[in-house]
Amino acid sequence: MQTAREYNFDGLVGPSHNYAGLSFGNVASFSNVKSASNPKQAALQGLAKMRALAARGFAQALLPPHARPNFRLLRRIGFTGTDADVLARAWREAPAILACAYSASPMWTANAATVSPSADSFDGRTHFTSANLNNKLHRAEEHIQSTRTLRALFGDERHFAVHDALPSTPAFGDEGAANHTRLAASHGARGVQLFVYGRVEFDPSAPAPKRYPARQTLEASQAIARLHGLDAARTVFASQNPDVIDQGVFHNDVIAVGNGNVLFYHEQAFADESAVLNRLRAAMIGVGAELDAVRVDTRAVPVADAVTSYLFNSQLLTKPDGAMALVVPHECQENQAVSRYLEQLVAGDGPIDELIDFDLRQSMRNGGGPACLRLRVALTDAEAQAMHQGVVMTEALYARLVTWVEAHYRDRLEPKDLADPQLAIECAQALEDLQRILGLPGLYDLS
Ligand SMILES: NCCC[C@H](NC(=O)CCC(=O)O)C(=O)O
Repeated sequence: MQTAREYNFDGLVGPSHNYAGLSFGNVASFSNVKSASNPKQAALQGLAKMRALAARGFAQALLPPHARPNFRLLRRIGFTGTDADVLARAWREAPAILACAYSASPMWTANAATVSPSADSFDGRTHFTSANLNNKLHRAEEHIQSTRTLRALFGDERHFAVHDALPSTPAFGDEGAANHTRLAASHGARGVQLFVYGRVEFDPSAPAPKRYPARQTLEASQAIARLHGLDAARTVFASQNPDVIDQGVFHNDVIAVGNGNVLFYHEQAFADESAVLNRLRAAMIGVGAELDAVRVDTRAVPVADAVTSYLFNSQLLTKPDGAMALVVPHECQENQAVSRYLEQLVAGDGPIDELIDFDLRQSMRNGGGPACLRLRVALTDAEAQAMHQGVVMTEALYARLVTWVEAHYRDRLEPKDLADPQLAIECAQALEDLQRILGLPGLYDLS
C-alpha cells in the first residue's frame, strides 16, 4: 500500500464576489440576494482558513479564480462591440445574465471536479472529471476554465488524467465532489467511492424532489465511475433523500461528509439509510476497512438547523495522531441545537475530538461553507511532487496573496456596481498579477 496525503485545494475568492440570488434551491443565495458583498473580506477569510490549516500541518493548496466577467458568454448571446459596449448593453437589457457572467462561484471548488485517487483507478493514475454544473447558468461554463486549470496543475500524464466535463445536458447534471465521498482505511489505501445523486433521468419512478431542482443525476455519477475506471465492487451509488433537497440541501455535502472510515451524516440524508450503510459496510470489508457511521438524528439537529448552520458542510480532517478534527463555519456556534450537539460530539469517545472554527461569513451568505470551498485530492509523495508547486499554501504565498488582495479588491460590491466598466478592468488586472504570483503564465484564455 502507498502512503498518501489529502491535499485540500481551496478556491481563492475572486474580485467580483457578489450576492445575485442565482441559485434557486440554495436558501442562503436566495435570502441574501442583492445585498452588498465585500470581496476583499471574502478573499481574506478564505486565505485565513488556508493559512491556519497549512500551519497545522495539513496539506493545503489553492485553485485560482476564473476570469470575470465571462465575456465569452456575453458575446455568444449577442452582446457585441467593445468590452464597455457589451457591459453597458447587458446591464440595460439582461442584468440577471450580467450577474451570471460576473459570479465568483468558482470559489466553491468542491464543485470543480470529481476526483478519484490513483489507489482506486484502473490505471494507477489520479483521475479528475470537471463538473458541467449545467443546472445553473452562472456555473455552467466553469468547467472550461476548471479543466484548463486542472491540466495546468496536473499536466503530468504519467500520474494524472483530467477528463472533460460530461455532455452539458440535464441527463448528465454533474456537480462534482459535492456529491461524492471516499471511504478507506487511510488516504493511500484502496477505498470505496460513494456517489450520491438527486434524480434519475431515465427512471421517472425513482425518488426526486418536488420543489427544488436535483442537480446531480445517477447517469452522471455512473459515467464518472466509468471514466475513472473504478471497480464496481468498491463503488456505491446512493439516492439522496428528495425531501431534504426540498428543504435546501442542494448538494449532498450539505448533509453528509466522509473521511477515512468515518461517515458523518444526518439520519435523513439518504432515501434509504440502511441500504446505503449496508452496501458501504460490505464494500469496505473488501478494502480491509470498517465503516464508522456517526449518525446525527433529527431530535438532536433538525434539518433546518443543519441547513442554516452548515454543520455537515464541514471538513473532516485526519490529524497525525489518527483522531479527526471537524472544521466548521462559525454559524455552528451560533445555532443552539448545533453547538450543543458539537459539544457532546467532541467530548464523546467517537473519532472526532476537535473543532476548528472559521469565520467564512462572506461565502456562507451565498451558501458555501468550509467543505464547499475545497476540493480534496489525495496524492502520494511522487504525485505531490509531479503537480505544479506554485499553488501550495505556504507562509510566503499567504503573505503575497494578502498583499495582492489588498491591492486589487474592493471592499463593497452592490448589484449596480456590475454596470461599472472599471470593475471589469480591475478584475483583469488582478488575474494578470495572480498568474505571475502562482507561476502559471497562460492560465487564462483572455483572447
Ligand atoms: N457548494 C456551494 C455552492 C454554492 C453556490 N452558490 C451560488 O452559486 C450563489 C451565487 C449567487 O447567488 O450569487 C451554488 O449554489 O452552487
